[in-house]
Amino acid sequence: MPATLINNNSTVRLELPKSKASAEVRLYGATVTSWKSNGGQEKLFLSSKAALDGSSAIRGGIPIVFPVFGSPSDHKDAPLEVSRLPKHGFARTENWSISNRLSPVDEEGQVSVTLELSTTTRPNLKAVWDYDLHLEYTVTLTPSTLKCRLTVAHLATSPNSPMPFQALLHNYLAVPDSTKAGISDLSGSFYLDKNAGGEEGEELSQEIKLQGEPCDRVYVGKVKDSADGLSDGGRDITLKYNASLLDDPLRRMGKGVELSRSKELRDTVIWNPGQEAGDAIADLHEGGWKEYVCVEPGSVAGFEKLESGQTWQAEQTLTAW
Ligand SMILES: O=P(O)(O)OC[C@H]1O[C@@H](O)[C@H](O)[C@@H](O)[C@@H]1O
Repeated sequence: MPATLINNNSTVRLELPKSKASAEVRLYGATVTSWKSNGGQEKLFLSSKAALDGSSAIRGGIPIVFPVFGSPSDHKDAPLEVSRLPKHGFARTENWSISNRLSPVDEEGQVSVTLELSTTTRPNLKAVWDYDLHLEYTVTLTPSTLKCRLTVAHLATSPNSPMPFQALLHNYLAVPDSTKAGISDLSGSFYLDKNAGGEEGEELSQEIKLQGEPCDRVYVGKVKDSADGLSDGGRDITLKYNASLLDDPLRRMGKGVELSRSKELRDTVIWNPGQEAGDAIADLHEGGWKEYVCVEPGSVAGFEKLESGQTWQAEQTLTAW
């Protein structure tokens, strides 16, 4: 059976035995904690100190950030109700349920699982977020891709409308050495530098190289290449490993990962804490900061507003190469 429950029923494992591709999705936070592509290479970073017992958000994999990105106080334009939310919202720290029957590989050679989370049955969530909300998250595995689709349904019964929200897929992409990885192509995009108090900048380089420096930037999905100087972003992004590392047999990870997304995920956060801040993160193992780059597509510049009775859907596809 290519979709099974493991780890005491806390995790759904998707498997394509012929291609050795697999993925693991924890019900806690609907966090994907492992994705092995064609040939069995692990493409996601997971800290060896990550809490996997449901006591805090998982340090690694793909946590879901919803309904607020960062701390509510980060946003000058945040609606009042957002102020009651924890950092990065509640989706990553709630137990989700499986909403479909676990199924075999379909005719297209892919296998998937859908998880769901509703505020209507959770008084703890309604206390901080007084909207009738139903989230669905579908993770689909093919031999060389992982697709993640988030659906936000603001139910017609909701006591308040519209519902403001932000959403982001917090990909911790594994790299042989973050100081030598390159991220392309965000050139022409404007960014807000969180490490410089939100200072604005424009990306001039075709390939961003972190080179060991801390990076915490929100690339706003507006680029300067349209007739009026601005247009929607959401371009495909490639994370390339450094070619000189590829021959190391212990680090045979492929050449990189390509990320494409639906237009709803128009912004991109690039985050790596660097050594000093990395070593200060309690649930990150020593030197862990060098093993990943977070490339996070989302809608985090401003707030979406969803009327009751309406649905919002966004998707990313990660492709291994
Ligand atoms: O430690 P957390 O809550 O998982 O957040 C990790 C990082 O997540 C990134 O998305 C933010 O831009 C960073 O500012 C933040 O430090």
